[in-house]
Amino acid sequence: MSRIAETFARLKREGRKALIPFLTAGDPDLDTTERLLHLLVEEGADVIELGIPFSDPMADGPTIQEASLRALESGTTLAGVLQTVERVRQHTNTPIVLMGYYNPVLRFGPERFAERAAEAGVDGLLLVDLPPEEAGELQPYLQQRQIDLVTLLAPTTPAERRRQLAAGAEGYLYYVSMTGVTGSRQIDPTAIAVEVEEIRGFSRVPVAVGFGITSPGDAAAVARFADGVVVGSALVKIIGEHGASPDLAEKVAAFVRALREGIDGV
Ligand SMILES: O=P(O)(O)OC[C@@H](O)[C@@H](O)c1c[nH]c2ccccc12
Repeated sequence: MSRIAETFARLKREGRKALIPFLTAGDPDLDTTERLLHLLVEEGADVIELGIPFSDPMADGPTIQEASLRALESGTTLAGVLQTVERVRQHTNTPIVLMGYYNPVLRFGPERFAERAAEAGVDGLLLVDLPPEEAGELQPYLQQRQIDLVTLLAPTTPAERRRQLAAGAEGYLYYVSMTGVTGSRQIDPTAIAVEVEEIRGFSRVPVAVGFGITSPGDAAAVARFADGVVVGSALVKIIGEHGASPDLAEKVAAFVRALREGIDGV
C-alpha cells in the first residue's frame, strides 16, 4: 500500500479527517522550507502538498504567485526541491505530494523526474495544467514507481466526466471548492457538501477539498463531509509576512495546530 493510501486508511480507522497543508517550496528559501516541513509534521499534518515554484502559475491567486516569485528569486529549482524532499524523507513517513505546473517537469524530463522523485520519497504529483488525457508521456513512469497522479475535479466538471476521472483516480481526488484561483472568496460549505457527498459515492479513493479554506472554522466545516482538507494561501500568507523573522516557526505552528484542533473537533 502506498503511503497516501495507508494514511487515509489509518485516519478512517481512527474516525479522523486529513489535514493537508500546502506551501510553496523555496519560499522564502529551501532551508526554511525544510524546517517548515518538519514543523508541519510535528503539528499533525497528514499529507503535505509542496508547490514547485513556477513563473506563470495561472491557477494561483496573488498570495501563492508571490510565494512562487520569492522562491524563484532565492534560486529554487526542481532539482533543489527534490533534494529537500529527500532530506525530509529521512525523518518522516508523512506523504508528500508535489504540486505545480507541467512545464518544469517537462524540462526536467518526465522519466528522469519520475526516477528522482521516487528516489527522494515523493508520494504523489498534482499537475494543474496536465489533463489525464495528456499525461501519457509521464504517467507510465510514475506508475512504475508507485507515485500517484492526483486528479482535480472542479464545480464546472460535468457529471459524466467526474465519474470518468474518479474511475482512474490515484491517491485522492482533489475537489476544488470554487471556480477561480487559489486564495479567493469565502467558501460555502453547504453547497460544497452536496457535491462532495455525491463524488464520494462513486470514488474509489478519498476526496479532499481545497480552495478558500482559511480558518480552523472553515476546516472544521469541510471536515464534516470530506476525507481531507487542503489549506494553502492562508498558510502561505503567514510565511509571506513572517518569512524572515525569528517568530515564523511559532506563527506557522500555532496556525497549523488550530487547524488540527478544528478538524479533530468534528
Ligand atoms: O490557497 P487555497 O485557497 O487555500 O487553496 C489550496 C491550494 O493553495 C493548493 O492546493 C494549491 C496551490 N496551487 C494550486 C493550483 C491549483 C489547485 C490547487 C492549488
